[in-house]
Amino acid sequence: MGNRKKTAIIVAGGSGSRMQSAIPKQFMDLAGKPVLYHTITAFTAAYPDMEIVLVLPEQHISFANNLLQAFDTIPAITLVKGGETRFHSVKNGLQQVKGDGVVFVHDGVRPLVSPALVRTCYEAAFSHGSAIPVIDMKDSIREVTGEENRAVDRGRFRIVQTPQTFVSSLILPAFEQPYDPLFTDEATVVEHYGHFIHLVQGEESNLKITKPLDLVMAKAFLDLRG
Ligand SMILES: Nc1ccn([C@@H]2O[C@H](COP(=O)(O)OP(=O)(O)OP(=O)(O)O)[C@@H](O)[C@H]2O)c(=O)n1
Ligand SMILES: C[C@](O)(CO)[C@H](O)COP(=O)(O)O
Repeated sequence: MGNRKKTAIIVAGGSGSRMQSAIPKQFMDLAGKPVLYHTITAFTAAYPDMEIVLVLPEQHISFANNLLQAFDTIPAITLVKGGETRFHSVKNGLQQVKGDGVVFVHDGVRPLVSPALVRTCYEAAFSHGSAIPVIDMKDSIREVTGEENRAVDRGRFRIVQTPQTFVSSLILPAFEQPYDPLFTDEATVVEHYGHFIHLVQGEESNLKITKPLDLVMAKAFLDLRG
């Protein structure tokens, strides 16, 4: 597989309102290290030449010092301030991407992503232009419309994860489009720009720390992994 320039944009510019914690969840302790330490380490472990762009809330840029102290060898990280929505945070991060290469956009609060999944996404994006990890649904689902609801076939749906990975020539122009509230991830932006989205198998363990129970589950997973 070719060796293109690789940039991981780790988006951690949110406030974590659903976590209801004193400090944003991306800086909280997970098995003795900040959540973001685990996330960044997965990317540098996947590829030592990975460039890291870390998007942080403007009012919490100072937390970066604590974060960097968690590393034995501090990786080269470019810090960027976050925007009003995830889309705007990603757009700020993309300004650091120069020239051709592969761009990963990953939620800072998905610290359990494996280096193997990062490599799978790189190789698939290299071949197909994009790579979006997805997993099957385990629960039954219903579509609710006002007072009505009906069962739908869960086999037709997938749960979408990150890292959402693209060749730079695809994601950079897509993010020049005006913001639309339906842009909940990068795949929606690139699809709206007119490109097919290539799916790859994600990981059950690649959970997004959104609510307090997610942090408990992430810790249990790391304890099991040892
Ligand atoms: N303006 C924003 C909003 C979100 N994010 C990032 O996007 C990822 C996924 O978002 P989410 O889990 O919703 O995080 P928050 O927006 O922080 O949480 P909440 O919605 O509960 O406030 C997180 O790593 C978050 O920091 C971001 O970089 N910039
Ligand atoms: C990008 C994402 O993690 C894919 O599942 C998700 O869309 C982020 O959603 P959030 O509401 O911003 O947490």
